[in-house]
This record gives sequence, structure tokens and C-alpha cells, in this order.
Amino acid sequence: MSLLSVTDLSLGFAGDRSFAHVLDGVNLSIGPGQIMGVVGESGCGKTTLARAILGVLPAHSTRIRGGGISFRGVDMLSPGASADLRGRAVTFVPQDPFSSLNPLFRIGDQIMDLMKFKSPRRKAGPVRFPLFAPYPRRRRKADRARLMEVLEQVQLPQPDRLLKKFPHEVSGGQRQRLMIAMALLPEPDLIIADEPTTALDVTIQAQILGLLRRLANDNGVAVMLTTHDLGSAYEICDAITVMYAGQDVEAAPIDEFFARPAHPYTNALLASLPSEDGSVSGIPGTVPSLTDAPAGCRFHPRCERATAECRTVRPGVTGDPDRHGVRCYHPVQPLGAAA
Ligand SMILES: Nc1ncnc2c1ncn2[C@@H]1O[C@H](COP(=O)(O)OP(=O)(O)OP(=O)(O)O)[C@@H](O)[C@H]1O
Repeated sequence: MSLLSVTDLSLGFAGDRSFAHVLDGVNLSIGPGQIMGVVGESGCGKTTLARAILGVLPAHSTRIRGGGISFRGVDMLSPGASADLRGRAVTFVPQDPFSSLNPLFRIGDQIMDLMKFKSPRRKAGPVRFPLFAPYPRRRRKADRARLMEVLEQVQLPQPDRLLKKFPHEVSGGQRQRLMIAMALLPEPDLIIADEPTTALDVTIQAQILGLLRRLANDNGVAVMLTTHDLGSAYEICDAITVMYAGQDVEAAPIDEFFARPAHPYTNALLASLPSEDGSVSGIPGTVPSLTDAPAGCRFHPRCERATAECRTVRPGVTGDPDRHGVRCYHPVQPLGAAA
């Protein structure tokens, strides 16, 4: 059974004179405890998808055109229904940890402020006057004790000293470990990690990815990891969904994905990984503008296998969507009957 189901989600952003149709019929399913990699080039809509699930898209410009997001059976596009889940059952690890911490306050104070409202020991429900809400002493003590445990879990040394520091006094890797700790503290079922290692150097990237994998296993929490790097996804994910220009094109468990990549875009992406002799080859053509996206399969202008139908109607899912699904009329390898 799915923990999170994104079904045929289409949405975009209205500008002064144009409309960016960013997500076009996106499907994604994440099971309890599963690590799902959402992989795609810059601008393909990974962050937009993450923000849609978290319910933090800009209200004034976002237009939902169809589809839905269901988390534990709750409609996440309905602000009333999903408010209690955000930041508690679903939490977030950002791309840039520095911009998520206030430079003027000590780290410990910021985390305890978060715990005041997001602690799993706090009763769910709206707070009328958050500034004046009390933080009962017993709960505060329990939350602080749990914070110390979690800081140990994310391998941050001397947590007492660390909590007294300001954000600029700790390294980028330590800040990202803090972000992961903050995402774990509410005891969520799903963590959305949006390119969590982009701002870090390569050795620290590997440590952070390894940490996420271990914590997901130990805590039984599912992770949606957005990344442009298939290598990172390979390191820690159970399954991968590939996106291209706002469309999901292929999804499969990790072994199946690398053994039988079926969509021409996935194959092009794999072929563009650096080879053993160090050579790299790109994908010919450019990613389309989402204000004027091509009809049908959005990859067709760059696809050698494209035919007339690819240019008009987006293909449905071929194969078993629970095992290995591909949205292509001419997959590189056949996957069985259309769903
Ligand atoms: N609030 C917004 N208003 C208008 N356009 C937006 C908005 N947010 C995102 N976009 C556009 O949506 C497209 C997808 O952006 P998004 O950040 O989701 O991609 P991404 O795959 O996460 O890219 P990256 O890996 O570079 O973060 C881009 O063309 C971006 O300019």
C-alpha cells in the first residue's frame, strides 16, 4: 500500500503574460519506509513537486490543473485537511541548509522553537496565538532529551556545545546533519529531501547520503530524495522515478531500473554518465521552455525514436506501474502489456 500517491498531477505558475505548465500529469508512489529517488535535470520540476506535496507553493500564482496528492489517505491539496500533517508526518530537508536557519539566533533556540509546535508529544490541532502559546516544562524537558538522542543519531559531536552556536559557526556538513535531525524530530512517516547534498563537497555528500539511508532504515521512515545525480540515487534509493520537463517518464525498483532502462530519456541520461576512460557525452538538444512546452511526450524533440503519435498525445504507462512502468510508445526494451 502507498504512503504517498501523486496521481496525474498537473499544475503551473501564472506570470504576467505567460503560463509555465510545470507539472504535466505526474504520477509517483512511495511505500512506507521506501526511499524513492526523483531524478531529473535542473528545471524538470523536482522542487515544484516537493513543494506541492508539502503544500508550500505560492498561492497567488499557482494553478492546479488536475490530479491529486494523497498522503495516508489525506488529500494534501486541501489546506484544511493536510495542515496537521505538514512539518510533522511529512518533513523537509532543504537544498541549502544555511538559508533555512536564522543567522541571528542560536541553533538550540531555533530547534526548540520548532519542537514547541512540531513535537510528536504535542497534541495536534491549530494554535490560536502561537507567540503566546505555553511550552509546558515536562514536554520541553522530554523534547530536549529526544533532541540530544537525535543529534547523536546524526553523528554530531558535543551536542551541548553545538546547540549554543550560531548557524555560521558550524560547517556546511554539520548544518545539513542538523537539518536531517530537525526533519527527524517530529517522528515523520515521510521526509522530503530536496537535493540535500548539492551545496556540499563530494566526500561530505557521500556521508550525508549514507546517513539518510541508515536513518531511514533505523526509523522506518520513507524518503523522497530529489536529485539530478543518478549516482546518488543508486547509492541509497530503493526505487527511482525519472522526470523530464515536468513529466514522469519511467519508474522502477533500483535493480530493475539499472538492469532494464526502457525510456529513451533514461537511456540517454545513463549514457551521459562519465565513462571509465573519463569521457562524457551530453544529450543532444536542450530542455524545452515550460511556458511553451511541446505537446505529447515532452522529450520527443530530442528523441531519435519519436514518431507522429509522440508529438501529439502523451503515452500512457506501459508495463506494471507497481514494478516497472514507462511512458513511451517506443521503449528501448518492451515491458509487457499497457496498464
Ligand atoms: N513560483 C514560480 N513561479 C514561476 N515559475 C516557477 C516557480 N517555481 C518554479 N518555477 C519554474 O518551474 C520550473 C521547474 O522548477 P523546479 O525548481 O521545480 O525544477 P527543479 O527540477 O527542482 O530544478 P533544480 O534542480 O534546478 O532545482 C522552472 O522552469 C522554474 O523556473
